Amino acid sequence: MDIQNAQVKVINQSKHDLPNYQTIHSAGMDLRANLEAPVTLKPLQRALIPTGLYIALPEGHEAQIRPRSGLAYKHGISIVNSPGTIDADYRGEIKVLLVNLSDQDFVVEDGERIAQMVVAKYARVAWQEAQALDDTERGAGGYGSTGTK
Ligand SMILES: O=c1ccn([C@H]2C[C@H](O)[C@@H](COP(=O)(O)OP(=O)(O)OP(=O)(O)O)O2)c(=O)[nH]1
Ligand SMILES: [Mg+2]
Repeated sequence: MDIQNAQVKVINQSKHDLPNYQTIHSAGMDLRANLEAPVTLKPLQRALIPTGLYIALPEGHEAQIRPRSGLAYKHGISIVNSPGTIDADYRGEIKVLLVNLSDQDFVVEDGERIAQMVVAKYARVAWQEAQALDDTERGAGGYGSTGTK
């Protein structure tokens, strides 16, 4: 299936190359920390890590800032507001709100790949207020209503 590349303007004020896709069908591009000095995250500490990147997404697109599973598995590093949302009209620096969920200090180094960015299309809603909603098989069932096996 054809995957179309969205053209995205970017200003790179970081010391590092632009993010890229690591494999041909990667959904996300890894973002690198752009730091003057390493940042130490103590257990349960969080920090807003700059990337030095500024983007202008096309209308109808958002960028999601998601954790990297390797950092999560090996070091308990996640993102507090995961997935972070970069709006199409945001012109500030992309930053990543890392949190250390392990019981050991973690040092974020300059240039380290700390998160991944997935660009996605989204829909916006125009409300149609109603008195009733159409019936479905699920109805109001949720929170495990279909069982576990
Ligand atoms: O991980 C993130 C999340 C957001 N942003 C930037 C881009 C986004 O467009 C803007 C606002 O984000 P959001 O709407 O999630 O934050 P808010 O707390 O609602 O702030 P605002 O009132 O500015 O919308 O902050 C980041 O750089 N990194
Ligand atoms: Mg907001």
